[in-house]
Amino acid sequence: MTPLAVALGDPAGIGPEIIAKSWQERHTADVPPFFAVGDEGAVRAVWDGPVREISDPALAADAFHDALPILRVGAEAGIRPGAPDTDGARNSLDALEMATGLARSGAASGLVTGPVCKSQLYAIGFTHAGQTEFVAERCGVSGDMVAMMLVGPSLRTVPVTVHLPLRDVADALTTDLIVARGRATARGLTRQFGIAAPRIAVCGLNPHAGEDGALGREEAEIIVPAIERLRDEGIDVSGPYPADAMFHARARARYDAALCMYHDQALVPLKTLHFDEGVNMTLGLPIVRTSPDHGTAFSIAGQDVAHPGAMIAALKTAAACARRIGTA
Ligand SMILES: NC(=O)C1=CN([C@@H]2O[C@H](COP(=O)(O)OP(=O)(O)OC[C@H]3O[C@@H](n4cnc5c(N)ncnc54)[C@H](O)[C@@H]3O)[C@@H](O)[C@H]2O)C=CC1
Ligand SMILES: NCC(=O)COP(=O)(O)O
Repeated sequence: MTPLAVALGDPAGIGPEIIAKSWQERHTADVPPFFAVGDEGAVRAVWDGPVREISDPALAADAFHDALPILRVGAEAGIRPGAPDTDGARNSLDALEMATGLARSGAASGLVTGPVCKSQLYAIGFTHAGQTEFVAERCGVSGDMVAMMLVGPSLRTVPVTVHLPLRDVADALTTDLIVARGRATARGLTRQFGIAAPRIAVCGLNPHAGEDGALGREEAEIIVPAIERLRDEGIDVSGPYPADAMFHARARARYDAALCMYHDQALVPLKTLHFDEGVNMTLGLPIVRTSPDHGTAFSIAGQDVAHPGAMIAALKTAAACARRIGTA
């Protein structure tokens, strides 16, 4: 298959290490071919395995057999694992831009992104909430039309609102936004996962899904109308359910994805069940984009203790989806 492009993420985080470890496990974990995009120095600072700089993505497939191929983007002097700075944030953004372009052009079969530091990106003027919205814009898709899906072996969740303060969540929830995320979720489950008639279960926002209005009106006024509209479009949607009873094993067996109202409602169950194999993927794009579910983990960077499982799962999920949608 055409290799995947993997943006290194923040050079001071654990991205370079887990990407190198994923290459190391390419045979034992059946990792698909990929090349890294970013600063070679960030990998060399934490790993003494073979690295090969490539000048063209077309050289990646051959190079992958005996070395970690890297398409160099920028060069940061004196990378210190665990010590992020704005130069590193710029480098992570340049690598993301390059890797996104390669996936869009077809030079890579899909995009996998290493973890970035959002506060450092905001400090250099990054105006998107995260990589999801940045990649969507580069693909010409509005941020509201894509969905962030967290994927693990026994659970998929989609947050309707994502990176905003909890106190702003209720105001940001609209019927239109829930419908847009629900549509992107249903289409993504069919297109990228091959589920012909996906079942979507919708969480309430409030305790006990509002207790008939006594504990909040968002269910009746915003969420139920969204469910009705999605049903009218022929999508198999149920709920709203009390979120506290949505994630035990019997409940999980009843749906293909849970549509959650805010970030932690979606990410806490996923990371609790599947931290070392959790994948964050963006649905609704013309390209495949995945990422490990975790962040930069600066406090352990450079110590050779970072677990590569979620990055390996992100690579394998991206390859499987690329085969399904025909970009492989
Ligand atoms: N996809 C992305 O680019 C993401 C980026 N972030 C960014 O990462 C930064 C740190 O965020 P946190 O909330 O602290 O989350 P984090 O995931 O970086 O760390 C949370 C805890 O998990 C541990 N951990 C994370 N990944 C690990 C791995 N592969 N192996 C072993 N232990 C691991 C860390 O050491 C820490 O104890 C923030 O700037 C945030 O914006 C956070 C989540 C996703
Ligand atoms: N908590 C998930 C996360 O931060 C991932 O965001 P993104 O950068 O992939 O949009």
